[in-house]
Amino acid sequence: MTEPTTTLDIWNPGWPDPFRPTVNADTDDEYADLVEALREVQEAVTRSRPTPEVAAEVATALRTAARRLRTFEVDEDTQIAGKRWEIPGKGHALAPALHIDTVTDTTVTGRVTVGRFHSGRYAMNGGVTPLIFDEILARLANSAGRPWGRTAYLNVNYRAPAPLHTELTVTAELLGQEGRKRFLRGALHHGDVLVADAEGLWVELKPEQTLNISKDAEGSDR
Ligand SMILES: CCCCCCCCCCCCCCCC(=O)SCCNC(=O)CCNC(=O)[C@H](O)C(C)(C)COP(=O)(O)OP(=O)(O)OC[C@H]1O[C@@H](n2cnc3c(N)ncnc32)[C@H](O)[C@@H]1OP(=O)(O)O
Repeated sequence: MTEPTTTLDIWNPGWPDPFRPTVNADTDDEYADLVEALREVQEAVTRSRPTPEVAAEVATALRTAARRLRTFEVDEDTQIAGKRWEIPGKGHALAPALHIDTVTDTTVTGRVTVGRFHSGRYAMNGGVTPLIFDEILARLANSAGRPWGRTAYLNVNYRAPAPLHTELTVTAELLGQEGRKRFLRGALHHGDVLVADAEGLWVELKPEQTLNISKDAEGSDR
C-alpha cells in the first residue's frame, strides 16, 4: 500500500549554524562513543577474514545490537546521526570523521584520516573523496547565517593517491556568491602534496521550496 506523501519544510532560517553548534562537545558523550564503536566495527570487519563460526557469532551479536536500537527508532528530523555538528563526522559513520580546526565566514580547515574501511586498494576509495568535500563544503555553504542551500554540482579532481592511516588536511573556501548561487572550492593535501581538489555550486532554496518525501521511500525491509 502506498503511504501518503508528506511535505517537510526544509527552509528554516532559524536552524543552527553547522559550525557554531549550540550543544557543547562532551568527552563522556555516550552517543559519540556509540558512533566511534560503530566505526571500529566497520574497520574491524573490513580488515578481518574470520572463520565461518566467528562470522556467524559476530553477525548474531550485531543483529542483537540492531534490534536493541530499533526500539528507540525515531523519524529523520529527530534522529541524532548527521546532526551532532560538534563531533567529528556529525555523528554519522558513513563518511570519515572530519575534525574541524578553523572556521571563518568564508573558510574552513580540518583534518581527516581514513582506514581500510574507506580503502580503494591501498589508497582512499574514489567515492570517499567527494563525501569529504561535500561534508566540509556543504557545511561552509550553509554557515554564517546563509540560508539553506543544496549541492547543485560537485566536481572532483584526483591529483594523487590519498594514503591510508595518514592525516590529510582539508581546506574549503567560499569563492563568491551570485544571487542564490554560492561557489565553493576545496582541497585535500597530504603534507605539501595536493591529493584532490574540488569545486562546487550550492543553490539557495527558495522559501517556498520544500522537500517532498514519500514515507514509502524510507523503506521497511528489515
Ligand atoms: C535540526 C536540523 C539542523 C539543520 C541544520 C542546517 C544547517 C545546514 C547544514 C548543511 C549540511 C548539509 C547540506 C547538505 C546539502 C546536500 O548535500 S543536498 C544533496 C545533494 N543535492 C541535491 O539533492 C540537490 C538536488 N537538486 C535540487 O534540489 C535543485 O536542482 C537545486 C540545486 C535546489 C536548484 O534548483 P532550483 O532552485 O530550481 O534552481 P534554478 O532556479 O533552476 O537555478 C538557480 C541558478 O542555479 C543554476 N544551477 C542550478 N543547478 C545547476 C547545476 N547543476 N549546474 C550549474 N548551474 C546550476 C541555474 O543555472 C540558475 O542560475 P542563474 O540562471 O540564476 O544564473
